[in-house]
Amino acid sequence: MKTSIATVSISGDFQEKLSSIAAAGYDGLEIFENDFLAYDGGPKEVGQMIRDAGLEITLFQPFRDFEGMAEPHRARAFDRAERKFDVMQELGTDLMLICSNTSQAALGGIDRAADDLAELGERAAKRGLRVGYEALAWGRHVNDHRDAWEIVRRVDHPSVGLILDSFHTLARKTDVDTIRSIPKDKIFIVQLADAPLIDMDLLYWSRHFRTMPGQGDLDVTGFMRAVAATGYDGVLSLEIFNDQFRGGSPKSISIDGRRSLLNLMDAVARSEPEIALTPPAMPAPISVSGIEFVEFTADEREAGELTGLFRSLGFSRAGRHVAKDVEVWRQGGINLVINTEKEGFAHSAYLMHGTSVCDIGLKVEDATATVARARALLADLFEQPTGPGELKIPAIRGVGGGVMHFIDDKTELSRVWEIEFKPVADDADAAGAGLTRIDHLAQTMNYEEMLTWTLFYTAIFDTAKMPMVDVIDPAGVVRSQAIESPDAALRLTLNGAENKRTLAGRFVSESFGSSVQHIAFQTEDLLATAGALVGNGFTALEIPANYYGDVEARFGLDPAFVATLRAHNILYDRDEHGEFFQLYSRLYGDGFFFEVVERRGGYRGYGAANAPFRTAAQQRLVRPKGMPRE
Ligand SMILES: O=C(O)c1ccc(O)c(O)c1
Ligand SMILES: [Mg+2]
Repeated sequence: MKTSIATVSISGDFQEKLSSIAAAGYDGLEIFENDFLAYDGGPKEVGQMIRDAGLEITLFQPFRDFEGMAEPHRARAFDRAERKFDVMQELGTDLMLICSNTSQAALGGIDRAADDLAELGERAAKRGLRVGYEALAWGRHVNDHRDAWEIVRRVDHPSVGLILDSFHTLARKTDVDTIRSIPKDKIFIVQLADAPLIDMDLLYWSRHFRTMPGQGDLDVTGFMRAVAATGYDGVLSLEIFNDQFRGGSPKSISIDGRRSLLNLMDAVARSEPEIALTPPAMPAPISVSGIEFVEFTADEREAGELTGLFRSLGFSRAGRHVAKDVEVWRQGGINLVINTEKEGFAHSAYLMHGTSVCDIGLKVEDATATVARARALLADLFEQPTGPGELKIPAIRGVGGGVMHFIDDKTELSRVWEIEFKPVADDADAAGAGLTRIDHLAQTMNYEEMLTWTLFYTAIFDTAKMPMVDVIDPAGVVRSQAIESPDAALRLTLNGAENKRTLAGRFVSESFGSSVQHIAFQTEDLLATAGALVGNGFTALEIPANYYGDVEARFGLDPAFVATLRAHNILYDRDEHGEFFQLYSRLYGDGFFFEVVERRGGYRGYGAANAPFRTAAQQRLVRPKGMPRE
């Protein structure tokens, strides 16, 4: 399986694009002509640079407004093409993309277009070159791959083929199964892109909002299954026009792209087994059965504050590590680990980010297989020397530099708490507050990094994205993307901050990087839990009276019931499945907090309707009344 990416997909100058594409392990790149024109090196030099980087030039593109022109435009178009053929020969590449004509001057007619392409094919063949014809979704006369294919079929020339681009086909909702009957040898290259579903002009959507496959909402897998069913075994090339990527990190966007192709082809090979393309073998998407632990790094003083907060939430100290300054605090099925070691990964995370979550432990069926899939999808392995009495727990690096460990029931990993920790007697029989499990982890990052995280989680684990929601913070918008496993055993919310003044943005900037900003615990009875928390000295985030007036009116709730919610600062929501109750802690450190939720009757969401009021209440804590904004 050969992978490629268009230079337009990556930020930076030509050299930066080239080195990040090579480092991410692609076989080749498409030269997007403007990237070449903007570079101050001749075509021979550029061709050599690309080959020296170990890459091939899979395509030279785009050549515009070619077919269906009346004279004198027609002759001009051929002259232009010959000039580009010269450049291609110097670059050392043989395939040019002709995108369907968008000019008002273009004349329609399948045979007219076929005649033009036949003549171009003849001219290309004389130089050992080939041309591929692509239907742009907004082409003047040709805007559907079926018409482009009909033209190429009529041309019937070995140097003229079809170029398929998932965006153009899927954006117009063209039936992808029409691809299955195209002879594979007539498909010269396949371009892949996804996009979020937004109702807008096709050209604008395509030029600004494309994403890597799997990061958007289009059925790129269905498209690619149809392509694979033809027996196509040529190059798969990403062509991503995206405003964010143009300003993003060349390295991480390049890796995201390769990860998306590997993940896409893994899914295609599983659902369409009779294919000629052979993606690397890897275990199937990993199903997660729960969050086994969340680990905090802290120094001793802050650890004391943090465990005070744990205690007020009804947690008790359940064990101390046999060899390290590490404790586990437990309630129900929740394990919170606190690490105050003076060396190792947790300590470097502390030096970098301060008190923060540095490690997440997931319960999976097979920890070794989990790491194997993650590695196949370009995640970095995490290893550090194991001390006496410690298990070697399989682990990887997450996107933000944090670590993820994997625990399974297959090996003695399932006994990690017994093996690595000695029980602590001091408060083993504390009553607790009814917290049963982790409902979700909320990770906060800069908005530009969000798609990287989304792809990371959805590619490795058997999870799906929920619709994105905007959370209005008094200082800006925070975009929130939930990712869930099919049975909701794993729920993550990714929160992308667009500026530094939002609660989320300040957290990212003050903790020097993205991390878990809040942990939501579940209880079966939030009113009972709230009562127990008060007894433990827990202080809930204060919610204004105005909110309760609205909730009462909006849902038609009983005033006495609303008064009880208000007395405990409990927020309320409802969906078609059931009801949702939420309570928040005050802020800790750089803006970290806890949430306690009760899902009644199968409520599916996260209380998005309440998020602006919760955020405003939290902002009041950090920005006392009358204080000017920074
Ligand atoms: O937006 C464009 O013009 C454009 C150009 C070349 C392509 O391959 C494409 O898919 C879009
Ligand atoms: Mg294209």
